This record gives sequence, structure tokens and C-alpha cells, in this order.
Amino acid sequence: MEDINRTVVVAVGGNALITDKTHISLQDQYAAASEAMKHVAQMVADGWSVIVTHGNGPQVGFLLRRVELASAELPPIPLDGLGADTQGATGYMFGNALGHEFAKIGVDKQIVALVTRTVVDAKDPAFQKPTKPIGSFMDEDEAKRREAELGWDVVEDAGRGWRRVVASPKPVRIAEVEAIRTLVENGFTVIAAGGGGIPVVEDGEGFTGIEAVIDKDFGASMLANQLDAGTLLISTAVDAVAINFNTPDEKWLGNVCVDEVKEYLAAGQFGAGSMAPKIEAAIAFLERGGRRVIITSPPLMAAALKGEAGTTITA
Ligand SMILES: Nc1ncnc2c1ncn2[C@@H]1O[C@H](COP(=O)(O)OP(=O)(O)O)[C@@H](O)[C@H]1O
Ligand SMILES: NC(=O)OP(=O)(O)O
Repeated sequence: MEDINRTVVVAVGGNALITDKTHISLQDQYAAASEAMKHVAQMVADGWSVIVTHGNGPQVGFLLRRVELASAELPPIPLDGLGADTQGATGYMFGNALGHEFAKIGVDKQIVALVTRTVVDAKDPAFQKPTKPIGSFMDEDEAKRREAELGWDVVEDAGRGWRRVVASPKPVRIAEVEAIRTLVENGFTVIAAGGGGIPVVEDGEGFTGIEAVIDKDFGASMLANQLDAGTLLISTAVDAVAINFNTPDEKWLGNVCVDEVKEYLAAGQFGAGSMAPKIEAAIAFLERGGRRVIITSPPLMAAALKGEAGTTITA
């Protein structure tokens, strides 16, 4: 991996903003973002060219709920518009947090958060089967009540409680990739494709929003390919990926090749709706020509880039 280029797309997990159900205020989210950005700042100080993406699952669900609760007084906003709102607000928050961390360690770089659209296929079967959890967690009774009374689609989310789900098509391409590339090449630290990007369809005459929430790991995976980034780094709450996760036979994976990971995926080793989609996004990046995927927690990101921590998956 000595010859791998020093461009890295970092997908910051939802845990970086909402650490638990009782810490959802903007102040809590800012504190959590600062902790993640401290480690991103160190990567930049180490000479990595970093593009940051982030999730928006909780935030876009909160906003949709606000819109619905205000519906007697104010007009509705479609999900793509809410995706844009959360991308802007969260990108702004990450930008401020990263700027403070840069100042603490003397990094002199300008940060820019871009409103970024992700092209999807209107015929993607995902539009027929909502799978992307958004918003707050509920107990089963509350979820079933909202399903019956409000027409929500709900699922049990990876053992953590029940959540509303919406359609989550796969990214076809990130529309603003050349703007991102230009900014990166000119020394900016770019925050882009937040929440997977705002979902749009293309009709030959431009883009039109479509109601969905794109998985941020798939968005980051596509962005990393389009930028020819050497590394896709997926940061989440665990230090590494395991097989037999949470069992007495748990084994943490260090360096693994994509074929081995595909076998573990087929064997059901990765949590549905949690680790499995990250692994699928990693495989997609590597199969489209990407070189290396790292999955680790924010404090270990800098060490993992040097091959000293986390799980590294290579083609
Ligand atoms: N095989 C596995 N190895 C490691 N973590 C796993 C595994 N299967 C499920 N997980 C869980 O997946 C979580 C990451 O998914 P998730 O919480 O959805 O990510 P995000 O950080 O994007 O919100 C980990 O924190 C862990 O609890
Ligand atoms: N859009 C998205 O995948 O967000 P979360 O990671 O917060 O679920």
C-alpha cells in the first residue's frame, strides 16, 4: 500500500453526531462533531487530503416530523428538500467544528461545505421497498401505532429500537464531483455528499429532486471512486469489523481481501442495517477500482491510515 495516493474520503458515522437517545440537542451534536473532527484535523496535519461526508438519518427524520407537526399552518417540504436542509446545516456544523480543531493544531486551510446532489435511477427497485431508517427510535407499540395512524413504514433497526424507514436508492454518480476535485486540488478541505447527497434524477435537461434518503456510506463510496481517492475510510462506533461479533468466538479483522469479506457477508457475519451496508459499500468501491477501505472508530483513524489499527479491506 506504499504507492496508494493520499486522498481519502471519510464517511463519518451517525454516532459522530448523536451518541445516544438522550443527547440529540444541537449543542450535543456539535460536541460530538468536534470529537470526530479532532481526528480528521490530525489526518490533515499528517498530510492527507481529506474529503468529509457525514450521515443525516436522525436529522432528516427530525425535520420531516417537524414539517408534519406544522402541517396545519405551513406547506409540506419533500424529502429531497429536507435532505438539502440537513446537508447544509450539518455541513455548516462540521465546518465550524473542523475549523476550531484546525486552529488548535495550527492547520491553515479553508474549509468548504458543498450542497451536493447525487443522481439516482428513478427505476431503482429501492423506491418500492423503504429500508433507510430515519429520525428517532421508538418502542414497538409506538412504531405500530404510527404505522396504522400515519401510514409510516417502520422497522426494527439493528437491535436498537424501531424507526421509520424511507426509500434509499443507490447512487449512480455525484453531480458536483468536478467542483469537489477542483477545490481539493487547490488545498481546500471539502465537506460534501452529506447524507449520501441530495437525491435527484436526470432527464437530459437537468436535475429534479426525488423523495428518498441515500445511504451515506454508498454515497461516500461512489464519491471516492469518482475522485480516484486511494482510500475510503468509514468511521463508526467500533474500532474494527469482527466475525462472530458479540459472541465468545468474536475475532477482529485486521487486513482482509475483498473476496474473504464477500464470503463473510454471504454467511451473515455483518449486522443487517448496521455493518452489512458498510461492507457492501466497501465492496462496491473496491470492485469499481478502489484500492483500500478502512473501517474503524474516529480515535483510530490516523493510526488506521498508517496500517496500525482498524480493519483494512483491499482488492
Ligand atoms: N460484524 C460486525 N463487526 C463490527 N460491528 C458490527 C458487526 N455487525 C454489526 N455491527 C454493528 O454495526 C455498527 C455500525 O453500524 P451503524 O451503527 O449503523 O453505523 P453508523 O456509525 O453509520 O451509524 C457497529 O457499531 C456495531 O455495533
Ligand atoms: N444518510 C445516511 O446514511 O445517514 P445516517 O448514516 O445518519 O443513517
